[in-house]
Amino acid sequence: MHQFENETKKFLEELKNGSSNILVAIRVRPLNQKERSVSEFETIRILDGKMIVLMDPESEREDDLLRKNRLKETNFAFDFVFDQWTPQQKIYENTTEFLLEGVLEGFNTTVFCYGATGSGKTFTMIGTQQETGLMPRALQSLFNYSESDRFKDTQFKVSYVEIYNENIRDLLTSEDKNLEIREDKNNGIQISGVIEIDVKTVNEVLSLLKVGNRNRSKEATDANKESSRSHAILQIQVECKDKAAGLQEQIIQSKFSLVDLAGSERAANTNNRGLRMVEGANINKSLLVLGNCIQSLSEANEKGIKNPFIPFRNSKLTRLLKDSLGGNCRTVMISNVTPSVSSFEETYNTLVYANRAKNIKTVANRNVLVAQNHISNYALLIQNLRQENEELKLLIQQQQLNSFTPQTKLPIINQKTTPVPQLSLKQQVNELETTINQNVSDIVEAKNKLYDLEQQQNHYQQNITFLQIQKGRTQDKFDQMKLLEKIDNAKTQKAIFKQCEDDLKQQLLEYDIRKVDISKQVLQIQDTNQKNYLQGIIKQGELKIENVELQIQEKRRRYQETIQDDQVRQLRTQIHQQQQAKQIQSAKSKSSQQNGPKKVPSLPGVDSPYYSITGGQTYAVQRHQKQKSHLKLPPVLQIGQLQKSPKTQNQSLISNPLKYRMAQRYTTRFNRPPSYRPPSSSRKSALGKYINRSLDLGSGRESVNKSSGDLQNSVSLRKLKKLHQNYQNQRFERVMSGKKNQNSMPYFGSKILLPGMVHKSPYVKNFQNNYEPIEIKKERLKMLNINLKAQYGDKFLLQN
Ligand SMILES: Nc1ncnc2c1ncn2[C@@H]1O[C@H](COP(=O)(O)OP(=O)(O)OP(=O)(O)O)[C@@H](O)[C@H]1O
Repeated sequence: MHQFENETKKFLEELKNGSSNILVAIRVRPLNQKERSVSEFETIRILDGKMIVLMDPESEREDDLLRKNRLKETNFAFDFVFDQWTPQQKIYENTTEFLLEGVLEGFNTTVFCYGATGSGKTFTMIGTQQETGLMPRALQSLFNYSESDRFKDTQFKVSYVEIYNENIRDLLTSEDKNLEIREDKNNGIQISGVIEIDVKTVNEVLSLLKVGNRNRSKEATDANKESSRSHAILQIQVECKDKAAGLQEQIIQSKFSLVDLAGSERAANTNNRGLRMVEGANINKSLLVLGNCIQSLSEANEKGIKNPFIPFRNSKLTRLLKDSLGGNCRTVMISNVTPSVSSFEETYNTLVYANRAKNIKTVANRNVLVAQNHISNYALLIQNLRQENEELKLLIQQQQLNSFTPQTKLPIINQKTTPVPQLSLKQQVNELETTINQNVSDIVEAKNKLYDLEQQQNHYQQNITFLQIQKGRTQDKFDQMKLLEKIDNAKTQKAIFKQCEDDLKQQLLEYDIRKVDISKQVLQIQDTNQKNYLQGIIKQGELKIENVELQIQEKRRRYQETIQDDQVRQLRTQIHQQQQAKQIQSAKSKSSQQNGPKKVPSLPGVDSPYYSITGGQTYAVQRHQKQKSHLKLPPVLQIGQLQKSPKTQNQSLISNPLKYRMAQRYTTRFNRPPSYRPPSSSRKSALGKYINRSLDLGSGRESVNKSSGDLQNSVSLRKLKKLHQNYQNQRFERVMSGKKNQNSMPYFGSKILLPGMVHKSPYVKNFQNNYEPIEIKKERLKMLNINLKAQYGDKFLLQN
């Protein structure tokens, strides 16, 4: 715990210094009345205020292909995880308060809430009358700070806008006008035409917040009674003169943004139709782009890619948040989740996004303008002016002197031979050279990006095809709906990349036009040497572009090859599987056509029970007795054998009890049939060591101490397994091919199903051995016993 606190402190210090990743906090909201009435348990557990454990409520569903490989529990770690009972004040202190001083020191700061609809974003950002959220608390503190001597004369300008259906609307006016975004090198992202109101007191800004919230687009949906249908962005532009900076006066400018996003929602969950659905689609689209930006930024940070392509321009929201995510800004992301079972999917997605956002790094710099008009600089300024004044006076005097000399004396020829035109040619050539090179590198970059975009689209197309196949296979309506949703998402993603591709193609056209312009300008140059030089550079550029195109073609070809290879591999396995299935089918039909008892392969692991014949008496007969090396008992004489053998032979068999044993009545543990295996602790291996487990090879036994890893016999475990497998396969084939086994008796593992009996195992339901009925057999036994009695007395009587 102590270690955690230290780590957190260190992280917050780094964040304050502007060199750290985004702070990501999770807030879990309590279950509401409706959820409490249906939810059996909460899907979230929080450990140490840092770890969150998400439990899949449906991980047990075996029929669900999508969940087949999913873990029951997923763990995530974040900078802070706030539980259901965390008060607003604590959330404010841990996520926002410590950054406010930094805002007045010139650091751009953004706090935004992310999460599914109804997960508590607005509650966190705006709050209620009793429990005010981050926005009013932060504004209050900001004004309190500004009252200190250091930040006196701070000016605040407030703007409050919403992005609704991809349009930016001003919330501080009732006028319904769409605003545009402008990107400025010095001031970063700006909304042109937005109303910025100078505020002097906290009450003023709070009342503006109220006005804005009233104007905000809200509607009731199934998921939330008061669902925000737009992304709301409250921005405070701070300009302050820092008195602590000594003689040089510093003007500090910064932006403090508080963003309440609209909730991501599943059409299936909200039952939205018509306008609500269009809103939902737009909300989801911008959040999807936000997710893509987060993913790209996080990947770029992980892989150390410089100047990565981030699709900020694909939505208004991401354009506005560009600085907050990838630029000069300290950023806090609060992800809101609900622990209800019905929102499991949304909670999972939110946590995955939040987890990715942890990797994003921003570099926040102080935005300080040094004002050079302080009193200490006036002396220098005046001195410079004086010097300039003196120089000017001197110049005027000289001109007055010159005015007495005739103008014609001026060397006209000098004017003509001035190197100005030559210099301008050189400048022109230099300029053209830079433009040509710039254009070439722009084209190369665009071509590479185009290829990347094409790949992304291919990737999503493959995804779509895979999901469509899955959808075709599943019968479950719920699963189908989920798959459909995934397909839609993949299609939207693909469409976004397509849009980017089109934009880039348009830009490429512009580069081509520029190329033609440059060539024209080069042709107009009089100096042949310079012209040739520039034309050489153009040629070089064209070769470079050609080279890149060839590389891309090669990449494309290799990609196609891998796809084709994959397809061929898939086809091959499919054909192989079909052939195998056919073989099995034909073998089965062959064996079912045979007369006599149905042959069933031995089922490893199915421990067939003993079978009761009549009167509760139980028999068991052991097969392949001779081969069981470690059981030194003589083999059991089969009843079938007795019946088939002529009488004399039977007598000789029976007369040698050491060679053959008869099936015995199973009463105590001393006269159990040989199939009985003593407990492993008392069993010895061939090497005389006690063993824990043994591997039954069917023919003889090889024992391996699995738990200690010791090989008890001199055969390796792998070899034993292989032998066992081969043996099983042989048995299976023998049965399938209809070859009769030794006794023509169906067998299950090591036991034989006696005639007339039904197998009890669920694996071989309703299987009946239709051999001679037991009553007839009993009669024969009776007769046999009469004969035996006549010859040997009671000594070798057969029991039934
Ligand atoms: N931490 C919390 N404690 C108590 N109630 C909460 C909490 N979080 C959310 N709620 C309640 O849950 C409901 C939905 O919350 P809220 O409107 O903030 O969700 P939202 O994420 O903003 O949804 P949307 O995206 O649809 O606007 C509200 O009635 C709110 O009061």
